[in-house]
Amino acid sequence: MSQKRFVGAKIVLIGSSGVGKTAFAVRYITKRFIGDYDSDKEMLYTHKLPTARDEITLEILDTASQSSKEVLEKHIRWGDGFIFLYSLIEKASIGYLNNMREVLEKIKGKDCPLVLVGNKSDLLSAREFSEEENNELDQRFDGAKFEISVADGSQGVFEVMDELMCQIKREFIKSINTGNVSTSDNKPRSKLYSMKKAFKKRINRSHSDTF
Ligand SMILES: Nc1nc2c(ncn2[C@@H]2O[C@H](COP(=O)(O)OP(=O)(O)OP(=O)(O)O)[C@@H](O)[C@H]2O)c(=O)[nH]1
Repeated sequence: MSQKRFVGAKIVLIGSSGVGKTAFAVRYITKRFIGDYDSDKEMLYTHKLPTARDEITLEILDTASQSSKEVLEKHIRWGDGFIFLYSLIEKASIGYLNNMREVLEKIKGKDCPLVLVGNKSDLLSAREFSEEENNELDQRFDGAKFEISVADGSQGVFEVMDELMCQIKREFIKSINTGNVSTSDNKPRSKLYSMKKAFKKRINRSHSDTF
């Protein structure tokens, strides 16, 4: 029997310009907050995460909000899990995510690993969301939701990533049970597995030839 192992995940950061996507990725990987980054540039980061047995590889895609719909859809198809980032001090940034949520659901379905993150909580005095609006947001995004400050420290960023990784692993286990593995399962199949598969195909073909 071929052994299926969780070897990594592809994570996509989505949000409008200036919400802190690059700051989030850089904080997670380096534990640092640098402050100013090249604006609206798409970047792919690779990060090795040690586990009890060995390590897993995370690929983190920092998308550019100016990308075309086709490019963003391609990124969504590529990803295993998604971080939807908005700024707590910019209402318009949640509107962008409402649109992206629809696209995500259309492509990946309702149960896709997703965490909603409100960033820049250190600027609370400039907060744009009322309590009522926050409740509305809770109802619209009924999954995991965090409010963090990437600038203030690494803790929030790690909590978000832990939550997302749990969801991705849950999906991976589900897909193993249903025989539909896709989550970065790039391990080569065993020879025996390939032979079994080819053999099965042959039987099916000769079976359909008969009728
Ligand atoms: N005060 C504060 N500023 C932050 C925080 N996170 C990011 N910023 C700042 O917000 C600005 C935009 O951050 P980026 O990480 O470049 O945002 P982005 O979403 O990657 O933006 P684009 O590349 O234009 O898509 C930068 O000046 C960051 O220093 C935060 O938690 N608090």
